[in-house]
Amino acid sequence: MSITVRVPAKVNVQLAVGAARPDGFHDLANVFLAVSLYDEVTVTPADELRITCSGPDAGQVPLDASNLAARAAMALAARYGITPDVHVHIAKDIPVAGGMAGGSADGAGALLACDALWGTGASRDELLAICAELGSDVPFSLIGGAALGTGRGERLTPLEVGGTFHWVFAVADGGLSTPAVYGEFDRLAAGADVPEPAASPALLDALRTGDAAALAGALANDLQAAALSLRPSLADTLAAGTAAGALAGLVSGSGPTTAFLVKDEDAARTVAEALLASGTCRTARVATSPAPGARVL
Ligand SMILES: C[C@](O)(CO)[C@H](O)COP(=O)(O)OP(=O)(O)OC[C@H]1O[C@@H](n2ccc(N)nc2=O)[C@H](O)[C@@H]1O
Ligand SMILES: Nc1ncnc2c1ncn2[C@@H]1O[C@H](COP(=O)(O)OP(=O)(O)OP(=O)(O)O)[C@@H](O)[C@H]1O
Repeated sequence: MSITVRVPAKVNVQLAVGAARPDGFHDLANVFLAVSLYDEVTVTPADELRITCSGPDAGQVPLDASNLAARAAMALAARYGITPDVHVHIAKDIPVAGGMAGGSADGAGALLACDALWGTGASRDELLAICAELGSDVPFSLIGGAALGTGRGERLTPLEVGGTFHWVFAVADGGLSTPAVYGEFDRLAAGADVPEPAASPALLDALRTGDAAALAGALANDLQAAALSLRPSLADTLAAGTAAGALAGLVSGSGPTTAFLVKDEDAARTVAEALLASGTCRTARVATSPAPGARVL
């Protein structure tokens, strides 16, 4: 018997970053929006824990115990006194190390799939607590939709979304390390007063009313300058997307994927083609939001 869970990628429509905390993390006001690019995680009973991965970027995914899907299976098993003897297969469609929470998606997916396979009966809150131990982005991958993340991003308040937003994602060659981008944020902020992170009322309003033009005006990512500092060529990608008619563009999370909000499906096709033709990205993906969270298929 196998269980398959489908899990979405995310874009951060607002990422407000506070000063570094004593534990090395940063307090955030992190407005997550799930988008319709998905990984599928399938678990099957096996002799021992084993991870496999398929998809164009599979070669970049670690298949050892550092894989977030492996860590999720081990964490749930430890909690319920089970041996995590499962084969976890990841069908990967979310860009790797792209700032779209691909690894987090697989962690949340494996957790939900193992929970169903083993019939642990864990509550939603228990699953969310395990997610938060696995990584700051993992709880959101479980719930999907839209949410405000506070603390290091793991404390979630679901948000209402009043319409469908259309996106184009420009996937860069090679990834960016999340700790390196936060480190660069600290370096750039050194000596300056970093304000307490807070969600923008205008942005929350734009989400609630489904107003793409208003959302475009409110998009903000405090990690963008750090990502651009580490990868200056992203400025060319951002310029190419906006020149092609996107309402707005920004770096997705810690990057290097860039996200372009567009008016509708037609605009998405036009902007995706222009981004590809510009030669400033490896590939361009079209998606919509909000997307549902991790779901057993
Ligand atoms: C950039 C985002 O993707 C935006 O949603 C997240 O903040 C990153 O979340 P994540 O990849 O799940 O990150 P984690 O695995 O929890 O942490 C990885 C590293 O990122 C940095 N980190 C992460 C979250 C946070 N609030 N402050 C941080 O400084 C820390 O250096 C940490 O060691
Ligand atoms: N299941 C997984 N899929 C992809 N990468 C994984 C996975 N598990 C662990 N990793 C490791 O995590 C690193 C970051 O990959 P991931 O795709 O999660 O990045 P990301 O999308 O930038 O994450 P985030 O947006 O949460 O910061 C990879 O370089 C890889 O070494």
